[in-house]
Amino acid sequence: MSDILEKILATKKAEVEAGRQARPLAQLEREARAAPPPRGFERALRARIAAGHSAVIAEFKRASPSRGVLGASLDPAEVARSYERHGASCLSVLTDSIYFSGSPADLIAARAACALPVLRKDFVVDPWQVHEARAMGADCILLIVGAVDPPALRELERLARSLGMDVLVECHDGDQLEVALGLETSLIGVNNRDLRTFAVRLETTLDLLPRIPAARLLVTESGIASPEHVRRLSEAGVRAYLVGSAFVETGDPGPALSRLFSGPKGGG
Ligand SMILES: O=P(O)(O)OC[C@@H](O)[C@@H](O)c1c[nH]c2ccccc12
Repeated sequence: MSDILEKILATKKAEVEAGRQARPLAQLEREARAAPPPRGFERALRARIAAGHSAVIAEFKRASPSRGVLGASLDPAEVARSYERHGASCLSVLTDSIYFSGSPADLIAARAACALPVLRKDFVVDPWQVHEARAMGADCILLIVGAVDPPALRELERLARSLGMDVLVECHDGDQLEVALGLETSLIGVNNRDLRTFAVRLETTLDLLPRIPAARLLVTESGIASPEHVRRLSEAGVRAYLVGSAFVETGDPGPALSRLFSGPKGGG
């Protein structure tokens, strides 16, 4: 297969093998023990929603394979503080370097600059990366159903939770949603972007929403770019949003967050 997800996963597996040589598991475990304790990621989202607002996971993203360069020179600490001031509940930081121009250093800098819980946004395919996530201070990891088989997903989830992190499990269609619901985590991400074609459809979220039990929290991901998008999703009952491009491409991400979520159910 030659789609972009397959390509990213092949690169990622090679990267993990190299990482394992440079930083063996025992070393990562020591680093993880010395890392700052996890901040409750799900707790922050639920608290904001309980207060009657939408909860926004604001993403630090320099570039992407689908959109090219979005904000190469952005400073992660400044952006993190600005997102926090403008009402974000949590941060998401891309740590993949080859396809997204991100890095663990971006996550570390962003997290140190604010009090928000931080999602490590990467393609996690191996337990080594879960330890690595905690070692860099991550409070939550992303697991992508389309990237790993269900037994491996369960193993990665258990490990993340044993290290005190939350898990956002990402799906893109009904079959993947069934797999996601088979995990323990209540954070169900629905990616509106097809990682194989880059096509974005907000209907992905609207179609899957009725199939998500009330105890789970749907996080709509990708392609949310206008107050009209937020209004449509909010009217359908969506309360949690993961947004990157629409914020960073303005060059001033925090105020862009305020503008996107300024309605009655706004993030602030
Ligand atoms: O920049 P957008 O369209 O607002 O999307 C943010 C986020 O959903 C997107 O970055 C994303 C969702 N799932 C991913 C998996 C890997 C890398 C990136 C992603």
